[in-house]
Amino acid sequence: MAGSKRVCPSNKIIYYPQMAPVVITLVSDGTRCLLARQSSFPKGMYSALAGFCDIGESLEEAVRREVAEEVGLEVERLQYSASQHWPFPNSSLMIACHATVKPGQTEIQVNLKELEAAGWFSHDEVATALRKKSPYTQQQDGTFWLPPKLAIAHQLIKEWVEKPSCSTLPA
Ligand SMILES: NC(=O)c1ccc[n+]([C@@H]2O[C@H](COP(=O)([O-])OP(=O)(O)OC[C@H]3O[C@@H](n4cnc5c(N)ncnc54)[C@H](O)[C@@H]3O)[C@@H](O)[C@H]2O)c1
Repeated sequence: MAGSKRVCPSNKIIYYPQMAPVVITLVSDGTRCLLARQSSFPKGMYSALAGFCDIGESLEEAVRREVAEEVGLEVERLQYSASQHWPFPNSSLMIACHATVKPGQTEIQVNLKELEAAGWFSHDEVATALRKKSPYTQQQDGTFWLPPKLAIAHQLIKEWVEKPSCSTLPA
């Protein structure tokens, strides 16, 4: 709803809804993509890397910092994909990007303070996982699966599978 606000009846101060920008990045090494999981995720679910933007940062800086902090990789190129408002629990504006790393610079150092695990997944592995039915309706047996369709993470991963250009971004 455009122009949302609440006015305090006693002192007339206007309160506008708050929103925090979050970058969500799917990193590719040219043939594979990098997916990670936090210990709080449902069993077996892997997703793209996400993190809140810091004050004073551009989106590009936030992407490079988050990727470096979470998996120790240096982003070479990045490209905006799409955005989504994600209301719970923090009222986030999710800004989704594709990113690439330099060929040969693919060794992951998982930051265990932020992630439980991270790894490179092949095109076939990811395409197969996208075709699976939502595990929310099935028993979670711990096999690899992806966020549901409504999440921008799913759309970002699907775009990578469908568009080879997402793995080799222009300079
Ligand atoms: N729609 C999607 O596809 C999708 C995918 C991944 C994450 N998300 C959402 O994006 C958000 C961020 O993801 P994450 O994995 O970094 O989350 P997270 O919940 O793991 O947050 C990490 C930490 O960031 C810090 N932080 C910094 N600024 C904050 C702020 N403004 N509000 C709250 N915490 C803040 C907190 O210390 C928090 O513990 C979460 O709300 C998550 O639900 C949405």
